Amino acid sequence: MAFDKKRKHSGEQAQAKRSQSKGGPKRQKTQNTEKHFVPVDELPWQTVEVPEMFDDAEGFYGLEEIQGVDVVREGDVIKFVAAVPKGKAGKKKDDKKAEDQKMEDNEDEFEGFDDTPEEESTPVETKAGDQKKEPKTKKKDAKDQKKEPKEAKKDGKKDAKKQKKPAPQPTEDPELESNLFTSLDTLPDIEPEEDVDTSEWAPLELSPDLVAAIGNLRFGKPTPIQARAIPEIINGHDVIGKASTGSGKTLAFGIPIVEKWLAKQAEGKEDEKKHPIAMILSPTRELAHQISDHLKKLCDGLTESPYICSVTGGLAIQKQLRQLEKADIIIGTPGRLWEVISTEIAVMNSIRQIDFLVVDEADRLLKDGQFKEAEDIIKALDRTRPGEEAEEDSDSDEEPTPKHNRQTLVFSATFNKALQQKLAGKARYNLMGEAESLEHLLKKLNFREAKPKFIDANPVSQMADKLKEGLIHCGDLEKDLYLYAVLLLQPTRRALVFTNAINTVRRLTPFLQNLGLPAISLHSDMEQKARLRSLEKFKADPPKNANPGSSVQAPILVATDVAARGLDIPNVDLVIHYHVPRSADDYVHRSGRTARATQSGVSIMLCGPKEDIPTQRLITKVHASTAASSGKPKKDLLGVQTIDIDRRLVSHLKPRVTLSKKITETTIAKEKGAKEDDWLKNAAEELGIELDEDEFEKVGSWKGKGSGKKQQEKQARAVGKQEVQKWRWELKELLKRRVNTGVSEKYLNGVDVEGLLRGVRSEFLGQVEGLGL
Ligand SMILES: Nc1ncnc2c1ncn2[C@@H]1O[C@H](COP(=O)(O)OP(=O)(O)OP(=O)(O)O)[C@@H](O)[C@H]1O
Repeated sequence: MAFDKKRKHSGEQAQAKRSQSKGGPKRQKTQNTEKHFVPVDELPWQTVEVPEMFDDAEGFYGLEEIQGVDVVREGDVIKFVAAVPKGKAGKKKDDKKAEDQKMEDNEDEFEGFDDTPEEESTPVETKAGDQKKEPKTKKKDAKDQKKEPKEAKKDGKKDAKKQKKPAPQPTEDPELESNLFTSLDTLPDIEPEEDVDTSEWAPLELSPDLVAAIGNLRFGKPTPIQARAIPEIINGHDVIGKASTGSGKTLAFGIPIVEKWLAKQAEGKEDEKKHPIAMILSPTRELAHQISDHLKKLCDGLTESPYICSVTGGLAIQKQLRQLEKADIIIGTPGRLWEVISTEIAVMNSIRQIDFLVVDEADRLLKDGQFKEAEDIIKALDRTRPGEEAEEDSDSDEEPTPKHNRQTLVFSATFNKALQQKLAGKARYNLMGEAESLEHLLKKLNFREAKPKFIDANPVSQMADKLKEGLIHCGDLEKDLYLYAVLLLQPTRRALVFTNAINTVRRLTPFLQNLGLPAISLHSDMEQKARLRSLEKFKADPPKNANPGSSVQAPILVATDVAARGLDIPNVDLVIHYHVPRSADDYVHRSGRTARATQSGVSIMLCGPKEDIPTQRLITKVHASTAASSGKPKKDLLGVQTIDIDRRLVSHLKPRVTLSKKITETTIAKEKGAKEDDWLKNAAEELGIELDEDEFEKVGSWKGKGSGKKQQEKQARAVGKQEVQKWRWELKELLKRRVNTGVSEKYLNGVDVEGLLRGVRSEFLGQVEGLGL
């Protein structure tokens, strides 16, 4: 019986393995890795750590993992077989080594966030022939592993009954021993996962290896956009794909790219000079890393797999260049990609030979600051020789004559008027029809075909099928209160709160934290490392609560629209729009962070009186086509339910919210004040001026716009430390106290939140049956 607790490699590990087999830098030290019996205390347990990029995060709650250990029963004795170097001490001694190894393994995969050049490592090349051998063994092993669970299930059931508790062996961690080994016979039988039936992929005529890899992801059938886009791409067409959020667009272009790569490998062209097969442009760094991870996961199940690399800001340029040199699939943000490839002729020449150019989230990418760089990249791809300009002028109205052989694939959930205006380079109110906008897209992207295939998998609604939408009307100054109420009453729902401003994220996060909720920030003004760490924290499961009676609150991410596009975070159940989104498209993308793939989710907008009209417009626009197809009047807020809040209960929460707001605002004002003081002092120093206290007070004070806020901040700064401490104490006491709902007596925090939720959830939120709240 094979005991492999963590059955799959993480993307990074697998990628590291792959790149090694493909002649990447040598990362594994030669050791005696033959399998042999290993005493239980020498098993190579590894602490599960957050990836290297989050090195100052706190790890995954002390969890440990082990891989590649076979459990062998000899009579009544259980033995463990593993490839641990003979004579090595137990896990603790191995930890350091494992860490070193991990660092080496990760060396090529994630390479730090600063751009300072690092010492060059000496790559050790292996022959192409070697590359092929290794994966074959891997496949065989994988097959064997697949078979094993079935046999194990048959034999294991018999054995489990007979099996006696193995003689306890000394371990360094008694808890581990008692939990995992001494009680083997008390463990429930683990049913091996059934193989997924992939027959519904057959019409797409993918190679068996790729279908098996898709099966490993447990995707039984293609999503509608995959079913329609994949054959067109495989048949060599340019494709513009539109499908609702969370509907699998990444694999709609990812699968054909990998399929083509496999076909090229099969043709045996590995002797030819290597060049990448695809370049994927993404609007945000997080999305680029996510696409890369998604494709790596797909490729994990392949015999041979392409080298995938992401090129985004915040990573070391020199190392990215080295990665680009061996990349098969490149995923990047336009700014950094342009920065890297525009300076390296060799890399540029190699990228010119790509078979696929993918523009993901095209409507977002082709606007704002990114548009120019995306255009530069596309133009550079079409130059025939280094330094030679492309013949066609992309701004001219004449049809471009493509000189390339690549397919262009463009995907998004929304192709909106803003994109049309942008592509047209026209004034704001000079809108165009769909046909014209596609023509412009065609011109800019220099499609290979005169008419790329336009596939709209969801022509009626842009919203995910299982998304429920709600609306809460409240006063402008009551948003914090209602936000708290909704979050408090949905403690098990992983929630994403969207705001329109970075400052609101900065304020809401501590505001919710003061109220005991696990809020995390994400906005574009944060360092890249902190951004990734926030996402990682948000993705992590909530810690097991030591106190069984109390509620475990799922994490809450408070973010700007930097998190609105493309991010595929598992199990986000609730999206709250603290500010009404600026556009219908933003609403679609924000709401699309929940109800992804086969899951359901809820999106709730908090709407102040001033936002009423824009909100109605926005919803009408989003649901216009649904309204048209159902024959109902447009003015109905179709599909969006108004949530009637029981104001009696909300009023009970008010004192806590008021205190938390005061604490937060005072703290922020003090921090801001300290920074401003520093700035003023520095400026005065620079100018050689000496400011006395009175002058210091006067500087920066004015009577114009914003002076009221300034005054408030000034007052907040004047609040003493002791006063703030008093508020904190009062809040703590309030948080301990029960809240009478006015309907029946229930607890609202610490003591019995879940009981409360079972009892009054629908009363509290009024008529919201359709939302499942
Ligand atoms: N055939 C499939 N069956 C089931 N799940 C799938 C399938 N293909 C992809 N998925 C899963 O669906 C989720 C959403 O996929 P993806 O991120 O590609 O969506 P998307 O359409 O690009 O969304 P967005 O518009 O928000 O970017 C992912 O978790 C992915 O693993």
